Amino acid sequence: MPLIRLEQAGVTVPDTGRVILAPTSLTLTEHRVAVIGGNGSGKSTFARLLNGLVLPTTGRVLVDDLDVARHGAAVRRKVAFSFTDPSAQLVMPTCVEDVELSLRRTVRDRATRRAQAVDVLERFGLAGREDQSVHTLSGGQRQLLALAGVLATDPEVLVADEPTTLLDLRNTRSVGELLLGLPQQLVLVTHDLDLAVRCDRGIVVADGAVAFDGPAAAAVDSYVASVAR
Ligand SMILES: Nc1ncnc2c1ncn2[C@@H]1O[C@H](COP(=O)(O)OP(=O)(O)OP(=O)(O)O)[C@@H](O)[C@H]1O
Repeated sequence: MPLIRLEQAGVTVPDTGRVILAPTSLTLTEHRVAVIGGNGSGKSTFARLLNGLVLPTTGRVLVDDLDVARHGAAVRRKVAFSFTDPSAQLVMPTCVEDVELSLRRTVRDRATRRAQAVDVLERFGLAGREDQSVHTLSGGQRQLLALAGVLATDPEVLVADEPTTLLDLRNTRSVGELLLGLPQQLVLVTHDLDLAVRCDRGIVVADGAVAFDGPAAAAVDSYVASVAR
């Protein structure tokens, strides 16, 4: 598991100077880290810092001592990111082609790539859907396919930004179980407090700053209490 470290990493909007995330220092050593907080609090910005999708305007983010601002590609091979809306990630016409696209750099041989993609689909509950159009998948199946594509290359960390927000109860449960059961480190941005509480650590973001950082159950309590005030 790589070591993700924020050293006074913060984000301000260059033109206006508005603070989106105040300078933050922390190290992510736990297997599953939940990031919770209200709408617009800065959770996605925090999550995107972790693999260089957003660069800090102050301080540094390091992954195994690689500065994400200078080694973005190497960092993204270790730290994968999944978006709330799987449409942001699904670009090929069929399920198997979409997973093959993820594997194109790591598996050069076409037949091997196809076989691996078929295996990955099976692991993510999409067996038999190899040639189905991604446009005809249900919302839950689309989210599973997006996660399959992201995890196909076996990254060391998955940062998942609200992966269950668009899903119904059944799919929320199946995607949630899949994510919590991953061997990889998981950084889970979520409004689903039942999922958050099952993580090893909880970070509450409020008004562009870390408001609480500790055991997940205590983080959830702190967030719920802050809403009740
Ligand atoms: N590039 C940017 N320029 C200006 N404002 C931005 C930029 N990126 C984010 N923001 C603002 O910063 C705040 C935090 O955004 P962010 O997406 O991190 O919140 P969030 O906690 O993930 O919210 P949600 O739960 O609604 O997804 C929001 O008010 C957003 O509009």
